[in-house]
Amino acid sequence: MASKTFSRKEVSTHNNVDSLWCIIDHKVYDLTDFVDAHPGGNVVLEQIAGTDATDAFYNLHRQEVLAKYRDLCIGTVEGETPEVIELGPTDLSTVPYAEPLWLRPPYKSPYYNDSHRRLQKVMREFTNLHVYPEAQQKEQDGTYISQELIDKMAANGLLAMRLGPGAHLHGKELMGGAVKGEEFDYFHDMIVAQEMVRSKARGFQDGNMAGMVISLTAVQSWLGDKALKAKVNEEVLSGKKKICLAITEAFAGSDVAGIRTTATKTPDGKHYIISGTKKWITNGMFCDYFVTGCRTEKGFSVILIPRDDNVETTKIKTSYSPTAATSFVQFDKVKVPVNYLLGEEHKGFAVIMSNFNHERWNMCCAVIRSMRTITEECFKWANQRILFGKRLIDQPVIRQKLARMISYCESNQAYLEAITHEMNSLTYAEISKKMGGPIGFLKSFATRSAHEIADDAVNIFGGRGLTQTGMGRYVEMFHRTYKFDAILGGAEEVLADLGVRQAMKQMPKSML
Ligand code: HEM
Repeated sequence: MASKTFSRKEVSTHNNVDSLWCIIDHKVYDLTDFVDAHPGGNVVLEQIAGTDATDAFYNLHRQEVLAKYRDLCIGTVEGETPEVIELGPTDLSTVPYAEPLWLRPPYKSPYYNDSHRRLQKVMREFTNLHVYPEAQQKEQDGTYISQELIDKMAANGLLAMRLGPGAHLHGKELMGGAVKGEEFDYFHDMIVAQEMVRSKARGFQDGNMAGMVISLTAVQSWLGDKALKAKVNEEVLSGKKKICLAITEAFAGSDVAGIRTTATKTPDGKHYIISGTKKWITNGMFCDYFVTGCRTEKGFSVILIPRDDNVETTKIKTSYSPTAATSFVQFDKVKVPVNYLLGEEHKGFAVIMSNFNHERWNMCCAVIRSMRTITEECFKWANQRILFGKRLIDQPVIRQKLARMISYCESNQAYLEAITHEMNSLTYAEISKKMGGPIGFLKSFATRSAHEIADDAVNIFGGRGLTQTGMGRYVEMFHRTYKFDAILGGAEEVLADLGVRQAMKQMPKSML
């Protein structure tokens, strides 16, 4: 920041288009050359020329605008100190309830130890410095994630961490030694997901290797050919190749049993010939491997398909940004060796069902954290927006909305932590068997809560909640995209029903 100081009297003399200064938060800005480039127009700036425009500015802009245009700042008002808190890359938010309880002093939580806290700090920094800027840019231009960011994540073990705890992490120092591979548990996994989602771009959140998160787990658990498994793992976790999950079809979404992609064995039994189509395949546009659900002679099987000339991917336009690389995939007689089969032939449901748990749980981590970001946005806005002569937060109806939003955030996070604790105590096989129902309930409850929060948030922000730039842009983004969490990985009602059906199986046979 410029170190010069000016008196308020001197600033007041720069009050016309030839020399247009103003004060924002005790800092002096020279807007003379900026007036014609100002997205809000020249007139409003001419109206505040030479004055203290702090209230007017914060009524209409995000703090990050000042960070972006910091070169316009020429000094401070003499004898005065800026009051606005500018957060550093590892800092926690100072807004009440903007961070989960375990990060808010003086509260304690039995679930987290020092390694979780170390990881949270480095993940916050990594997201702020590397993920957020790229996410915001890609969300705008719609291009795919850069190889540079993928390489950075690979070098820090971040791609591997996103698959959850397991042998693939053993012997590794993760995020520059913040956590050891052996000690990585589902709470570390949650921290990674919840910090990365702070890049506040739902399309990019999926564009950032979500396909890998939900498909490489299946390769690790179910690919029988050890050499092939090691090769695919190495290629993907080093960022050289990309992989995605290809289950849903135009013919069948959550109803996996209805899929029509076929895999027929060649007469010599050495290959499958795979034909069919897949729809809504996240990351499909840029992927080299597809973990694909197929109908085989006596049932359903999952096969890893490497991209070749018989695999065709085309873009699908969705309500989030094209950076997610959502695709329609066609397999036209693709020939794949039989050792690319995951799990047992005709028993692919076990592969898909066990894999779903981590995917759905991961989505819960993300959407629950995003709900908190939106609540933070609303708290900040309600606190600084002046209407009818008072702050929005001085209206009881707004406080009622905030109370509901905060309660949804806190209850969902507590529910998530309880389930995560159970996952930490169970084996992978036990999680597959016992946690499908509870995770289904959590996801359906979380996305219903997201629905309520999105609705209240837009009402609090008014027109800005419908605008893709400016103060309400995260609210607009969340309201436009929270449904992805309600649909992807199993629709809300299907998951709620799964939870009840699993519970029904445990009901005693006798009348009670
Ligand atoms: C350093 C000084 C300023 C900078 C760098 C700046 C920059 C911007 C930018 C980037 C936008 C686009 C929306 C956004 O991203 O938030 C904007 C919009 C706007 N600005 Fe400024 N601005 C400044 C000062 C002011 C002041 C002092 C006023 C009012 C008196 C003002 C009034 C507006 C208005 C009315 C809009 C349109 C807001 C909307 O659509 O909700 N700006 N400004």
